[in-house]
Amino acid sequence: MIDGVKRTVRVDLGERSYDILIGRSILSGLGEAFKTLFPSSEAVIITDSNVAGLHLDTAEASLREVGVDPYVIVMEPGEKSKSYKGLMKAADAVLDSKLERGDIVIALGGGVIGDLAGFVAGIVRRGMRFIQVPTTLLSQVDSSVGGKTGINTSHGKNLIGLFNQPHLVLADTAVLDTLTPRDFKAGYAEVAKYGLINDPDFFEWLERHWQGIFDGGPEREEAIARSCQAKADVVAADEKEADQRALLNLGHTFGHALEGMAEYDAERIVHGEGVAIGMVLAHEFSSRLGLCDAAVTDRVVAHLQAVGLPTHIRDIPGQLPKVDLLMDYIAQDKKVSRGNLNFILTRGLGQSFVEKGVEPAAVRAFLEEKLG
Ligand SMILES: NC(=O)c1ccc[n+]([C@@H]2O[C@H](COP(=O)([O-])OP(=O)(O)OC[C@H]3O[C@@H](n4cnc5c(N)ncnc54)[C@H](O)[C@@H]3O)[C@@H](O)[C@H]2O)c1
Ligand SMILES: O=C(O)C(=O)C[C@@H](O)[C@H](O)[C@H](O)COP(=O)(O)O
Ligand SMILES: [Zn+2]
Repeated sequence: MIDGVKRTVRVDLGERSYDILIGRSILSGLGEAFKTLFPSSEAVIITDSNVAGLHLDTAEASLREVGVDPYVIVMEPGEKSKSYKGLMKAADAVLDSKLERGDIVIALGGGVIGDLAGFVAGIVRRGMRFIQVPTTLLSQVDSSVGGKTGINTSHGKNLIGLFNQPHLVLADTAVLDTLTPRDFKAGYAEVAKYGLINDPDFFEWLERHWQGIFDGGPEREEAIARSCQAKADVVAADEKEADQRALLNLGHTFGHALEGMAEYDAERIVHGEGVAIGMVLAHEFSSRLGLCDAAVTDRVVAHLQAVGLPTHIRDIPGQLPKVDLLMDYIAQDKKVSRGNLNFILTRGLGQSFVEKGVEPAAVRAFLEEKLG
């Protein structure tokens, strides 16, 4: 459809199917893609101030070339925008724009903007269509795909939201060159996650090729496309997390609790870092239950540390969290069923599975041992 697209991954969801377009410098093709899909619609772009300073001009210019003059909403960067307050600001601004239900919301940014804008699109005028234009590694390999949208509350991550699929994902891998090293690494945790879920060959490939991904070589597109394909397969099979989609939550029960206890303060932890530490904890917990060889955890830790990710709760700056507080967040996990946890555990490298009915007491004992 547009110049420079190297890979297309289809998310197969019947009438809600859509394409993920991946390629270097394809942001300038946004207008063409937009006009093809929505020939007579207007657009509102939701972005954050960091992304606006770097990539908004390209997106706007591309839309103007096809005769679309987008209304632009700029949010504060960071997790604090994924909140009731951020939702009010963004939703009111969409209404201020006077755009109609048939018009299109464009999420231009990382996972925070994608989750927020996707939610706003789902509820304003009872539902507008939206496009994801992910600009972080994390959002290109994970958050822009699959339709989970929403905001955080003081009770925990993503507790208010909707499943709402986008109509297109346009992932320009060149925009990742402007990410801070920390944000790039955080996104890489979700890439490694796909290997650890069910693809040991991919994990091994990452151990050999991660530097090329960071350097922007052809490995970057390959890793993004493989990650998107892995997620698309899971989502197509279980869109609303009735069962196996929960695998995509590997490391997140612990990771979300760590983000919550830090009150989403990016000085202490960002989502991908929570996932990295959480995946290590999930492996250690699996070993403690006699399911997984400790050597597997050592290999996971070695790789995450090689790329510069934190792997231990003690790596989070500030005071060590209290187990009670972590358990309060864990109790709010959306996978909880009748008070017990559905936990993603593993039997080995890339052998994760959904364990139903894990007793919170077992998790508490494990965390007390870790933090004691
Ligand atoms: N919906 C899902 O399936 C899903 C999946 C994974 C994560 N998430 C959510 O995604 C969020 C994390 O996403 P994230 O890591 O992208 O965080 P983010 O959106 O906060 O982006 C990280 C930082 O990078 C900046 N940034 C974005 N693009 C940039 C670019 N090209 N150049 C320079 N700076 C840029 C942002 O302004 C921000 O400061 C969390 O809220 C998490 O819960 C959702
Ligand atoms: O898409 C999914 O499903 C995931 O679990 C992907 C995760 O990486 C992502 O962080 C997601 O937002 C977590 O979902 P939640 O249901 O635990 O809030
Ligand atoms: Zn995640």
